[in-house]
Amino acid sequence: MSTLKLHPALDNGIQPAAANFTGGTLQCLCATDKVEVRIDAQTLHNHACGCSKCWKPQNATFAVIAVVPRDKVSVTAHGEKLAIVDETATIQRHACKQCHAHLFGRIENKDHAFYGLDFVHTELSPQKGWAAPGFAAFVSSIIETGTPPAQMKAIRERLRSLGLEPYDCLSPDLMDAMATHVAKQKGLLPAA
Ligand SMILES: N[C@@H](CCC(=O)N[C@@H](CSCO)C(=O)NCC(=O)O)C(=O)O
Ligand SMILES: [Zn+2]
Ligand SMILES: [Zn+2]
Repeated sequence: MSTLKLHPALDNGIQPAAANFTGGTLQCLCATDKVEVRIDAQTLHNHACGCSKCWKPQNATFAVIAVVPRDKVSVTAHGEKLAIVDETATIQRHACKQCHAHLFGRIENKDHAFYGLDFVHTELSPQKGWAAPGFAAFVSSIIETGTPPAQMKAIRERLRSLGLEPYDCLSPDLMDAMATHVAKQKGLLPAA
């Protein structure tokens, strides 16, 4: 077993999704008065993310983050504790002001390829059966938060050994989807 610590949901063995899983709740890390968010769907595109903006549990190198249609996301308790981390970011991350966990990230730009999808961390859920991470994004970005560049080879190898292909942006499928969206906006591809 590698001693490299990436994220508990990766280091402790990736849990498979449950068939016919239809969602659950997310809870912030506060001991009392937890912010609670209900998600009425299975998540999509779950991935490890090495970027500096995604929320990570303490001592984790990567975040684990997935998307879900925004109309399936609702704040069900203590929404008064939520605040947007950075109003200017593409993804507006709604975090608990007390424990700093991110409950959901929302894209408000209607022209963005991923408008309509919210970003969520299903490790904040007591339920089991959420979609498993399938790739690792923004891997080189972990250097920006202090990972020594000399560790990158071992980290990429570790990710591959877990079945998570490492990419330095999003996966090819998602990058293609974003580029296709831009080409449609420019009229270079049919809109429908
Ligand atoms: N090197 C930068 C990269 C930040 C970045 O572009 N992050 C991506 C992925 S987040 C989930 O996969 C992104 O889309 N960000 C938009 C946003 O955060 O609003 C860094 O590490 O900061
Ligand atoms: Zn909290
Ligand atoms: Zn990220």
